[in-house]
Amino acid sequence: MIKTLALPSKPSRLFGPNIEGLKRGKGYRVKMELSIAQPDDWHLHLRDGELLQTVVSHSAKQFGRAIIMPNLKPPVTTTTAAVAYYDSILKALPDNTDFTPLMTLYLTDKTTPQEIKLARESGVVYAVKLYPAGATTNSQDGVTDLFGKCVPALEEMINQNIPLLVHGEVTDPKVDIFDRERVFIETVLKPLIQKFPKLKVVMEHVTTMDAIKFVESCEEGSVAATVTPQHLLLNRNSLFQGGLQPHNYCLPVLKRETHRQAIVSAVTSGNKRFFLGTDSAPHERRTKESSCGCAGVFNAPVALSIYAKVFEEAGALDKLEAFTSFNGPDFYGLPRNTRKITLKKTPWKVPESYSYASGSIVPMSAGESLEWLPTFP
Ligand SMILES: NC(=O)N[C@@H](CC(=O)O)C(=O)O
Ligand SMILES: [Zn+2]
Ligand SMILES: [Zn+2]
Repeated sequence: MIKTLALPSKPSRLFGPNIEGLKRGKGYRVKMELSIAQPDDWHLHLRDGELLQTVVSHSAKQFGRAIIMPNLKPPVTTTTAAVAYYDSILKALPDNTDFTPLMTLYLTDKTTPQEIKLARESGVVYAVKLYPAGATTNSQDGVTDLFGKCVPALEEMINQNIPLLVHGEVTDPKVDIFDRERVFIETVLKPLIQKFPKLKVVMEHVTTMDAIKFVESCEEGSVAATVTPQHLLLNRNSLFQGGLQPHNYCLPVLKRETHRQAIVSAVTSGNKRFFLGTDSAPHERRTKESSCGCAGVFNAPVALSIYAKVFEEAGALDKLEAFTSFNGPDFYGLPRNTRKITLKKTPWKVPESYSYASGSIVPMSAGESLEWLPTFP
């Protein structure tokens, strides 16, 4: 719901003459507020140890639930490991936070149908993640034989109605890095869906018009996609603007402007196949600002402000809530959140970095001014 409060133009004591977030209209100053059902994050990296402790509150205070990625070192390949990780996330939460981590298993060539059954029985595992081996951060132990060794696990996922979440890029070094998503769709995803039409699939962090077209062509409720703030806001120029920009480097890598526009059109059209997945992926500053920098953008503190900005610029604020708060739970067959949050059109400055005992992390849009500040009842 968009609330536009029309206030008398005369400066009042209550709001003051230069109150942030007021727009001056014809004799009125207009304050914009957006009240939406609490969003969930359907693709999140929380890491472990000190990093988990540092980042978890940023997500936990804004989102009701989040799908937690399993690409730890070592990866979360068993239900036992997923339950232990779930417990450590709950322990790291600040007091009085109502946040539910939805755990995932890291698919390998060795994942057994029995492990999939255990995952379902655990009540804490909601999905299985496919990383093609070598495609992205901590994917070394990922899948090398999807259509062979993984078949029994995939069949059991269909039986148990557990979705497969996909990092959709081929790893063949001969394929240009900007084409890896498109080639993955042709050579892996299309055959996968043909072979297993009953498998629920989420194509994570889509970055190309090819991915948009593909997801739109699939059956609603069967194939969906998550979309990150960076792939909605930035194109590949942002990697090189005034010099190399390591904090905008993630995988799949940012694409050209025409792809960004296709993603914006898709999510702002109200299509239920697309939903919020930040892919917030913190890396210690030194490992990003390095001669061989890690892939991943830490966007948890700014994600909601950026999604709202993109929808506002597309004239589609009325479609924001479905994207942030309805389409995800509807796809996963989970109830929508009943709590509300408010986004206020108030300028706020993104911190330059977040420090912890042994390092710091630089967020997306560090040092910039954003609007649509999330506030909580
Ligand atoms: N997106 C990224 O660039 N990095 C993610 C992994 C992933 O989601 O592919 C990470 O874990 O750092
Ligand atoms: Zn990925
Ligand atoms: Zn990710």
